[in-house]
Amino acid sequence: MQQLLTTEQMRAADQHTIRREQITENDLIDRAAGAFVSLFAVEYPDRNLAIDIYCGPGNNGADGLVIAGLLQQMDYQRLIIHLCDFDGKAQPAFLVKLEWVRKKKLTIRSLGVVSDFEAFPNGIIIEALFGSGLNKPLAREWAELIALINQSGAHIVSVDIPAGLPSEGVINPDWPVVEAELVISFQRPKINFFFPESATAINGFIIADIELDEGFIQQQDGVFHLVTENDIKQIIKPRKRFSHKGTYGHALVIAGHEDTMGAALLASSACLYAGAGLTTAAIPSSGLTALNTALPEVMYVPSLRLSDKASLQSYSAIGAGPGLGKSTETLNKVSLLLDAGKPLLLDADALNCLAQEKTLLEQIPAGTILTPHMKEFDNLFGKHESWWERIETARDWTKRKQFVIVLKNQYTFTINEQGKVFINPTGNPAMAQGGMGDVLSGIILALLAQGYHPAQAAITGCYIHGKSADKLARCQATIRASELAAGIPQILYELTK
Ligand SMILES: NC(=O)C1=CN([C@@H]2O[C@H](COP(=O)(O)OP(=O)(O)OC[C@H]3O[C@@H](n4cnc5c(N)ncnc54)[C@H](O)[C@@H]3O)[C@@H](O)[C@H]2O)[C@H](O)CC1
Repeated sequence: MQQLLTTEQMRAADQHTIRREQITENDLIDRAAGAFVSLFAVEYPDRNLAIDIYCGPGNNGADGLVIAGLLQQMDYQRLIIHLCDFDGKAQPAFLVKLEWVRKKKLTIRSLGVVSDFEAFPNGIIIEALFGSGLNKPLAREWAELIALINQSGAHIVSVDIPAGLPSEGVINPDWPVVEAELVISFQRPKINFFFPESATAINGFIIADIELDEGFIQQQDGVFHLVTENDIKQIIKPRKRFSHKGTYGHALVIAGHEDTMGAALLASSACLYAGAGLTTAAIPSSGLTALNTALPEVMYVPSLRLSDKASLQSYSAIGAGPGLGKSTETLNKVSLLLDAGKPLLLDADALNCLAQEKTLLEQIPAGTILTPHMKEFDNLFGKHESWWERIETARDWTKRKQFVIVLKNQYTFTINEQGKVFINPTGNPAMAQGGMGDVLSGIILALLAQGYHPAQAAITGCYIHGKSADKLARCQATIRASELAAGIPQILYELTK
């Protein structure tokens, strides 16, 4: 997993690198600017582009000054530096770099008042006003400058982080923030890049390696981790040579209602494709023909037969919720499952029923996986004004009750029993269609049935789900949930070969 760092941890990584390599802060700024321009030149190769570089008073502004000097060395012809310091707070590193850049034949303007703002509409603005050092909401002049930058029509490229966006913590949508087409960020994406409220500020980001000590970074006791393909390859076990259906567990899918049978079929099919040795579906009998036709490999059990703990004992793992309906019957079934003593996944209507009977939340056994989307989460655990607060609540619950929450979103967050947050990097907007959640439940259930640890099943399931969609999105604009499910075996093959 890639550790994501808070601003404080990133500063510690800077200091550690400075000590270890016996360099100065100014050297690190040069290195950061060099890494920035290497990526910038790939994205914007035209040397005749008009480039306005807006520099603030801190190290982010110092980066901007060195970036300007380096772009000049790379033959970018039309560069203008704008110095912005409404509060007279220029920092030492900024002053050192200003002295350096003044020796070059570059146009440098001081932006005394916001009305002096200028930029070429089709040019580029490199925004280096504030980076990770932002420590309070921006005052009026800064807000006005940011509004002008946003309205300029230029392509905005932010250095490290768009000015106004905090690196971590609550993002207030009312705060002024630069709306960057691209952010070139140093060493690691900032934690808030993965929160939906950053969508206004960030259209896309890439990471510039500034060679901070990776060993030190990975040793930090962080909460947020970005999942990588390598992590998943280490979790997934290839199928064994001498194995049979009994080796890979028996999954029970409790899902579907008269008019939402598709949810049950999607969850069951994903469970099959993700490799459960046996899959049984407990669905209303009206769905039996559809089940036998669409998924002949899946067995059927009448829901009524699952009436006590003993009736659940032959299953390795149980998943409940997709399309079940919010009835008393569902609530009773969920109560029974909480006491079944089996690896358990609760989704959709199983969660909606828990939300109606909140006392049951306390009875959720350790190791259970809950897979809510934002609305289901808030129904369960209370309304939240921001995603940051939502994650805090999820961490409190998982630590206290030892369950796992998969909070579904563009970047799905899996929160484990220790309150650690694992951010899934796969997936794309082509997936924004009904049925995707049912498929995700089916994949995670299959992994649970095969004996994976709950948090690992959740993290791996999310990765496979998004990866299958990413593969389809290479040549199609929208994806059906059933197509995504059918693509799972190939993803599993690629991840285990
Ligand atoms: N390891 C790395 O990531 C490296 C990052 N670098 C760059 O350094 C900045 C962070 O620099 P820092 O000086 O700490 O902060 P800023 O430049 O963002 O701003 C500090 C400056 O601004 C004042 N300030 C803060 N908030 C406000 C506010 N709301 N209104 C007005 N003024 C404010 C504060 O008092 C300071 O004076 C990081 O983002 C990277 O770009 C290094 O170059 C290399 C290593």
